Amino acid sequence: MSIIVDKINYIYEAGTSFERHALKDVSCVIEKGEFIGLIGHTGSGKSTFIQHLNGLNKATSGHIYYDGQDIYEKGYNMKELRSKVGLVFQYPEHQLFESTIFKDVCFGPKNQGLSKQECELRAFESLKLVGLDEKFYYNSPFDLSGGQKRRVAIAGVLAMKPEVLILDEPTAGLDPKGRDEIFSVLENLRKTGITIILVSHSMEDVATHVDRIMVMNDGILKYDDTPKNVFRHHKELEEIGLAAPKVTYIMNDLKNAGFDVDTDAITIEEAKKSILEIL
Ligand SMILES: Nc1ncnc2c1ncn2[C@@H]1O[C@H](COP(=O)(O)OP(=O)(O)OP(=O)(O)O)[C@@H](O)[C@H]1O
Repeated sequence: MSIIVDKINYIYEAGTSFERHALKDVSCVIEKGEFIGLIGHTGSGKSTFIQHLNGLNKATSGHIYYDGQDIYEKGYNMKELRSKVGLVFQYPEHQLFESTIFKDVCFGPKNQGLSKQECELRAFESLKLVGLDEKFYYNSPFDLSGGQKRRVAIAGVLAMKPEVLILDEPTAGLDPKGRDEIFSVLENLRKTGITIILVSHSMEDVATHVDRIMVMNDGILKYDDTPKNVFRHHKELEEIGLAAPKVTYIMNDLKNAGFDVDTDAITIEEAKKSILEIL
């Protein structure tokens, strides 16, 4: 699996007084198994960008290649692309509607025309992947906690066996327990080799999990690098209303105060190790 995004632009309401240039010459390459955090403040273009990756939006100009094939070429199978690139929308629990959790997770594969047996097998596999206890499978999804509902919604997308899983703000509105549940699911999923793109407002949330951070600002892909390399730009990030993890600031303050600490530390563990080394 690979996705090549080549200089895409997207303009909402082109030619009207509401025209909005939401993506500006965005280019990147996404490879199998990557765990990417897509960060930016409200209105920076994150949702618009991810909706291009599974063909929900068509770029005004530029190209996207999935496994080397131009998805805008005449005759390209968009339906298949949508099953390969699974999208978990914001507040996905609003789309749970079946009477039981199990039926809800079966809905996607059923829609793909798979046999009842295959749908049920996939539902079991994906509910297992998101770590939901079997005792809940035949309960109503509405009896679950916020974190559990989100996990069911993620299982619903996983049941379609996507190669890429995109999650738009999957922890929004959850309490810390629910947030930890989601990150532990994502950590388990990454071991399966699936490519994960996590959209978030919060550097703190993604910093310790992802391998790569893409920062969007006003429709431009401003940074696309490892978390450490991105956080080296913490001053520029602040200028666009974002912040590096708190640890980055603490380590920089210590450095400025004359201590020889690792200013690239982005987890509490790395910071502790670096501080202990100088004591
Ligand atoms: N349907 C639409 N019609 C017109 N403009 C839109 C539409 N959807 C988004 N926009 C505009 O395009 C820009 C990018 O929006 P987008 O939703 O992609 O940003 P975002 O980073 O996902 O924001 P959020 O974090 O709030 O979801 C914004 O200026 C937004 O107002």
